[in-house]
Amino acid sequence: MSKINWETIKEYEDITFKYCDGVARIAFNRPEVRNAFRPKTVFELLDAFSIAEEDRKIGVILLTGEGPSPKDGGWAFCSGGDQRVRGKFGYEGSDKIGRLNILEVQRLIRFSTKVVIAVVNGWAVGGGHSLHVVCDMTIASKEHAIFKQTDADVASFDGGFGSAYLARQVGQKRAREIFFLGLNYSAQEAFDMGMANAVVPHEELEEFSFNWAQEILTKSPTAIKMLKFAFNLIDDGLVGQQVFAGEATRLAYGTDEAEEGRNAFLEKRKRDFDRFR
Ligand SMILES: CC(C)(COP(=O)(O)OP(=O)(O)OC[C@H]1O[C@@H](n2cnc3c(N)ncnc32)[C@H](O)[C@@H]1OP(=O)(O)O)[C@@H](O)C(=O)NCCC(=O)NCCSC(=O)CCC(=O)c1ccccc1C(=O)O
Repeated sequence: MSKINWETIKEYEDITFKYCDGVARIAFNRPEVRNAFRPKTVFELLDAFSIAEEDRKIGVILLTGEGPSPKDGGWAFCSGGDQRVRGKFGYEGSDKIGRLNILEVQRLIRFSTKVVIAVVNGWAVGGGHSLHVVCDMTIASKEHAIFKQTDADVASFDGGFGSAYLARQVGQKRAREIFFLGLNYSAQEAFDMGMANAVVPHEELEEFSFNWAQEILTKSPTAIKMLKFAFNLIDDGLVGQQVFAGEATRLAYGTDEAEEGRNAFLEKRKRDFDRFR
């Protein structure tokens, strides 16, 4: 039972979204299907991540799964796309449109100015495995976390972030093994391979993750953000450069030099950058 005083930010059907002391907690809330996501789940995640991104009180986001399952007591972080609603063109909601919109969530996590930590409290499988890979860090339950990449079992393939960043984390050979064999890996094995940052007794998982978040919150938010985007840059190509450069531009806007440029335009006078040389 969590000792953290979480307060609900917004009510949803498929996820929970809570806040405490600078930390947002976003959790899949479909434990009866091991927290598989359907388009509705993903729309709710997109909304919650967007709110968390704009909320200046929030510096760290924990992504996790509610549980255990009321059916059998099983724990899950996320078991990927809900195979029951998979159609020929993606995952279908009541509108019958086929979507792969979890990829938008991956991008929100990757390009978030906040640190996003996967708190893996059970199965992290398929698209759920990809989500933990995309998060900045992963903290795993010693007893219940199991990492497994089943994409190829169900004729799906995350040929984007979920495989490329995984290979960066564990190396090419291990990443291929994880995808090609679809084996189960314990929290300790994930830690040893370099795809988990810490292995924590299940009872302490949330408090431990919250405490890491609190430590991060003591650091300079600008430094953390620029470090995140610097870590991303080399793997993200021109998009990585765009994100990093956007934040650099934002920093430059805070200088007297930038104000001179803006003010000269607004005051319809000749700009004078001489004192900045
Ligand atoms: C997760 C399991 C290994 C757990 O096994 P176990 O503990 O034995 O529990 P079960 O009895 O199997 O499951 C309990 C209950 O949950 C249902 N369930 C579990 N997972 C799903 C699911 N993904 N979809 C629907 N239902 C699920 C299960 O049927 C049981 O229901 P009952 O009614 O009680 O029988 C195991 O459950 C398992 O292997 N699950 C499937 C994992 C899987 O293959 N996931 C999909 C991978 S593909 C994917 O996620 C694509 C995602 C995506 O959108 C994407 C698109 C394009 C590019 C990349 C991606 C991306 O990967 O992100």
